[in-house]
Amino acid sequence: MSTSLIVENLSKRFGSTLAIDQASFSVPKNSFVSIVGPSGCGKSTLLRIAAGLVRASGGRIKLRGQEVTGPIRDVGMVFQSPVLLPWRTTLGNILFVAEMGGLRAADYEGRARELMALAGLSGFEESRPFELSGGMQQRAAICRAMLLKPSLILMDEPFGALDVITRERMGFALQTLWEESRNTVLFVTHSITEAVLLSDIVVVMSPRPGRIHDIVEIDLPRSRTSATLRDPRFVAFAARVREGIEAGETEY
Ligand SMILES: Nc1ncnc2c1ncn2[C@@H]1O[C@H](COP(=O)(O)OP(=O)(O)OP(=O)(O)O)[C@@H](O)[C@H]1O
Repeated sequence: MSTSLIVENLSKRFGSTLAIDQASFSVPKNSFVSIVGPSGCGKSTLLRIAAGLVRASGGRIKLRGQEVTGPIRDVGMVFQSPVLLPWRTTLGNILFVAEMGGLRAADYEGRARELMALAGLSGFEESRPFELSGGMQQRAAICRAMLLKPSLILMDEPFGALDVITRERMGFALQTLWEESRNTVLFVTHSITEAVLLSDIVVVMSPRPGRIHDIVEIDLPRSRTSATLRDPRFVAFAARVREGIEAGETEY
C-alpha cells in the first residue's frame, strides 16, 4: 500500500515549551489513522503542521512525497466546532468548498446530496444550520470536507462537543461516509473506543512533549458494527491503546 503522509522526526517548540519531540509515523494512502493521547501532547499542533498552517521546528511532514512548507490546498478539515455559515442552507454550506475552489457548485450537487443521504441528512438540504442538532451540523461539516475528495482529511476531535450516545452514532456515520470515499484520514480523538472502532492504525502519543509511544495496527474486518465493540480482539486492542497512554503518563 502506498504512503500518503509521512511524519519524519517531527519536533515543535513554542518558546521554551517542547510540544512535540521527534515524532515519526506514516499514514498509508486511503487509510484511516487516529492519534490518541492526553490533553496537551501536541495532537492539534501536529494536524496544523500537516495542513501547513504551522511550521515544524525540526523534522518534517511529507504529503505525497512533497514536504509541507505552507498551507496545502488539497485538504479537507473538520474541527471540534462545525463552523457552518449561518445564512446558507445545509446543502449550500456543503457546496461552499466547491465555490471556494472556483468550481461550479451545480457540478457537485449530486455528490453533495449523496453524501448527505449517507450521513442521514436527507430532507435537511434546505435547512439552515441553526435548525440542525449539533451532531447533524457536524455530519454536514464532514460531508463538506469530503465533497471534493481531497487527498487528505484532517479531523481534530470532531465529536468532542457531543454527548456520548450521539458520539457513538457519529462514529458509525463517519465510517459509512469514509467507506464510500476512502479518503486518507488523520483523526485526532481522546476516545480510545472511537479510535479503535474507526481506524486502520492508532498512533498513541505520550504527554508533553508529545512522543510516539505505540503504533497499533487494527486489523479488524470492516464494516465494524456495535457487535465489534464486544469482539475480544476489539477489547484487546482498546486495552493496548489504554496501556500505552497510561504507561506514558507514569513517566511524568
Ligand atoms: N500557538 C501556541 N503558542 C504557544 N504554545 C502553544 C501553541 N499551540 C500549542 N501550544 C502548546 O503546545 C502544547 C500542545 O498543544 P496542542 O493543542 O497541540 O495539544 P493537544 O494534544 O491537541 O491538546 P488537547 O487534546 O487538549 O486539544 C500545549 O502545551 C500547548 O499549550
